[in-house]
Amino acid sequence: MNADAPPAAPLLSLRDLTVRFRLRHGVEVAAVTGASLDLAAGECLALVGESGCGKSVLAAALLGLLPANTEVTGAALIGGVDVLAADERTLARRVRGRLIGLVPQSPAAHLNPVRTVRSQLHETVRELLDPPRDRLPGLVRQAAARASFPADHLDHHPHQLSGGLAQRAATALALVGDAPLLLADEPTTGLDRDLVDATTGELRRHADSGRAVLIVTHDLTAAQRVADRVAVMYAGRIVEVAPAADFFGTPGPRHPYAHGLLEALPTRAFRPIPGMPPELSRLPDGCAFAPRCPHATTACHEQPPQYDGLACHHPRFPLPEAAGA
Ligand SMILES: Nc1ncnc2c1ncn2[C@@H]1O[C@H](COP(=O)(O)OP(=O)(O)OP(=O)(O)O)[C@@H](O)[C@H]1O
Ligand code: NI
Repeated sequence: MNADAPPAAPLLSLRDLTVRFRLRHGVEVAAVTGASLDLAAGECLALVGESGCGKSVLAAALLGLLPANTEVTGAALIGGVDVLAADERTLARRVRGRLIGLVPQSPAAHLNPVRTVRSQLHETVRELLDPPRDRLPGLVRQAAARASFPADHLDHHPHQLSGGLAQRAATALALVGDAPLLLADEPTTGLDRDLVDATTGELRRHADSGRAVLIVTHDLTAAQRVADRVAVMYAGRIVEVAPAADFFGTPGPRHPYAHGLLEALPTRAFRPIPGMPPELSRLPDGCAFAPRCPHATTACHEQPPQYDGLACHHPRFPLPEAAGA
């Protein structure tokens, strides 16, 4: 079924998500700070940024999968439920798999090591779809096929699968509930080109059928192929949100960090951004990118305001007309 006209109200509305890990000796890790995003039905948004910038933590927060020493504030509305405020029972019964499907970053860690793929799919199909008994085997085969998981490997255990097959098994499990929001955390990491194409194709189809897909990745090439919009994260903050066509094409990114990320690609200037991201337990007061930014001024000693999908004191150019908000 195709939903050509996405509803006006966003499918996911994330407001001011802040995540703090409290460690021993008073150390606090500022993993995510003030992240806001809207995601419409039919839309695929890629959340990109260097390793450790908070992408997976943002995704895990939506599913209530963070450890107990974590402080999470903000709101994330999906299907009328604020998933950040939901208790464990609500998360288990209404959110995970039903409102939000997850393709995890490390499928091997999420699959049950002592059970075959068939038995795990069987359980998930029964739990989420509750079909008549005689339809179960067919639905399990169908679920596997949707993620290009080969039927002749259904009776294998996770340790007998290659990384790529484990990824497809995890994707198959994530797709079963046809959740309105699918989170895919590094779904293309470690896959060869054909599988990258198959996986991004499946995610795109999922969005095109009227659902929303949030893909977390540092693979900008995969992001370009699949995403309608791009959100760039740096040191726990979303610093730019832009339509993918503007971002990867003309006029390009507006934030100097986002520009640097693209310029670092082998297919572009192949020039890495000098320096390292800051430690999230010792963030500066002002713009966290300033120490690496060629355009930084004294204004950058303060946090830049969030405006027009951008957080920067000196964007590379003003917002192009008619760019999506
Ligand atoms: N349970 C935890 N306790 C303390 N710190 C954590 C915990 N989980 C994640 N972090 C820290 O939070 C920060 C963000 O981690 P996250 O996994 O979200 O990064 P990422 O952007 O997904 O990176 P990658 O691309 O490598 O997956 C990192 O500094 C990480 O060390
Ligand atoms: Ni991650």
